[in-house]
Amino acid sequence: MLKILKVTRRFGKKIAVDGVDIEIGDGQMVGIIGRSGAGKSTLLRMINRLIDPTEGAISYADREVSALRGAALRAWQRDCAMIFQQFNLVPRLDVVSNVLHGVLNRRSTLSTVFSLYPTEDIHTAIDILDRLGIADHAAKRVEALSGGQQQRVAIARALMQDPKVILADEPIASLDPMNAQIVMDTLRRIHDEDGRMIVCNLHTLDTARRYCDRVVGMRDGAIVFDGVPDELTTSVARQIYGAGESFSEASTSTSIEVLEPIREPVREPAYAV
Ligand SMILES: Nc1ncnc2c1ncn2[C@@H]1O[C@H](COP(=O)(O)OP(=O)(O)OP(=O)(O)O)[C@@H](O)[C@H]1O
Repeated sequence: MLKILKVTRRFGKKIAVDGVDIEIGDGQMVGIIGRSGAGKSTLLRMINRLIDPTEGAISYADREVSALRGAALRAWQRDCAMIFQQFNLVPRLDVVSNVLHGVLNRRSTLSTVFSLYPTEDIHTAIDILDRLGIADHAAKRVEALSGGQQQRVAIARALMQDPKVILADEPIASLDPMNAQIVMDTLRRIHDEDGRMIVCNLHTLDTARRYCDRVVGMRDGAIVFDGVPDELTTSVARQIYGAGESFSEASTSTSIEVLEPIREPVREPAYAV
């Protein structure tokens, strides 16, 4: 169980996250929605401890992660992997090396500087790439891949950490609808098959409804909605987005809904190869 207790984060006078109280059970897939600047990224970054709360506490499995330091903090950041909109990979390095970066802070500095990864880790990385349908690209430089493929490499790097929690900050915001679907299908499959908790910031309602069991709406740093996708009606969406009668769901759509479901395992669409 992840517990976020009265968490506030200020940047100077700006309150980015305002007294957020939320509990997320193990194995849930939660989507966080809200307009730009609502505080979604700040909340995720505090969970992973990329930044610290100004007030409040965050705990996981009854341990206060917001108080961890040193090796204990690094252990939490291994358990709580993060995926970003811009992938945060090393473009000139090959795919496998990028995935192996997921175990960087488990290995000695010397062995990582000289890329001395144990064979076991290399096999694990290839197996994960295979699971995500991109093992054929293992030896390529990351910069040669499409955005959707790069995001799957980032997911593979996260899985390399064998995390209990995966935090995804707008993972499909830079992708076209086809690649957005592949990436969201991948995250959902990881959730279903591995039972990992996934908390995903999304700027599109249709994606949150389609992929998440629970949707949390943020506005001005606070939680203004917390429910199942069916409760996320257009009028609720208007409140979350602070929009008037002219609010159109199409403006927050990725068009994933109109695509055919992709059968398992997730493979490349022909044009992206
Ligand atoms: N490092 C920072 N310094 C100053 N202000 C910040 C910083 N990070 C975030 N903010 C401010 O905090 C508020 C919340 O930002 P945040 O990025 O969490 O929102 P968001 O909902 O994730 O939006 P987006 O979808 O655009 O990323 C914004 O007003 C933002 O300008």
